[in-house]
Amino acid sequence: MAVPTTCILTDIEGTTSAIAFVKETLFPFAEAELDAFLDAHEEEPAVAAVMAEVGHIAREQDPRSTLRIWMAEDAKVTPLKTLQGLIWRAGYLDGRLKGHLWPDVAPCLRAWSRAGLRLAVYSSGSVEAQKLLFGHSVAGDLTPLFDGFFDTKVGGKRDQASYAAIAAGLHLPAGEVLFLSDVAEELDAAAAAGMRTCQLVRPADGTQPCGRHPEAADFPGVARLFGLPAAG
Ligand SMILES: CSCCC(=O)C(=O)COP(=O)(O)O
Ligand SMILES: [Mg+2]
Repeated sequence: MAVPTTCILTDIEGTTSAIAFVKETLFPFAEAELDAFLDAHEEEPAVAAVMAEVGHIAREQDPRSTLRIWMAEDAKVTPLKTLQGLIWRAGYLDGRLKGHLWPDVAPCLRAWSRAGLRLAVYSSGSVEAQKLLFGHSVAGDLTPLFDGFFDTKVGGKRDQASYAAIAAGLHLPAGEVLFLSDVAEELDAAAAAGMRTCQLVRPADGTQPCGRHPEAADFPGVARLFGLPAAG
C-alpha cells in the first residue's frame, strides 16, 4: 500500500514567497539597518553571541565587513541569518515589513491543516525570521498552522543529512514528508533522504524546471499532483 503524505515541509523564498520580496525588500532592509542595529544592540547577549560567531569564522577580518561581504554574496551563514532575523523583527513589529506570500499559498496551507496534514518550514532564514514572516504576513498570522520550523542550525539545505534530521525532529518517516522548494539541489537532497518532492516553478519568479522532480506552478498544482485537499 502507498505511504500517505502526512506532512508538508515548505521552503520560503521562491516557494511560498516571491524571490523579489526576499532580495529587494528583506535583504536591503537588513543591510540598511545593520550599523544602527549593531550600535544600539551590540551589548545584548543574543547579538553579542552572533558577533562572536562571526568573529570566530572571519578570524582577522572586521566582523561588520564580514557581514557586509556575506550579505553581498547572499551567503547562507547561520550567524548572518540569525542577525537578519533580529533586524527584521523591528520592521515587522512597527509595520515597515509585511511577509509576502503568493495568493495561492495561505488558502492551501489552511485547507491542508484543516484536513489534518502537518505543516513545517525549512528555510535558510532563521526560525525567528520564518515566524516573523508567517506571523506578520499579507494573509495574517499563519504561525498556528505550523508545528515545525527548521533553519540552517539543522544543516545546509543541499545536505541529505539535514532532511533526515528534520524527519527525525518531526518524528516521522521521511517517506511521509513532501518537501516543496524551487531549488533543484535542495529537492535532490530531500529525495536522497527519502522524502517526496515537488519543485515550485513559479512563472513570476522565473524559476526554471529542473526535470528531476514533479513540478507545480503553485500550491493548488501541488494539491492536484499529490492528491491533497484543495482550498475553498
Ligand atoms: C525567512 S525569510 C528570509 C529567507 C532568507 O533569509 C533566505 O536566505 C532565503 O532562504 P530560503 O531557504 O527560504 O530560500
Ligand atoms: Mg527557495
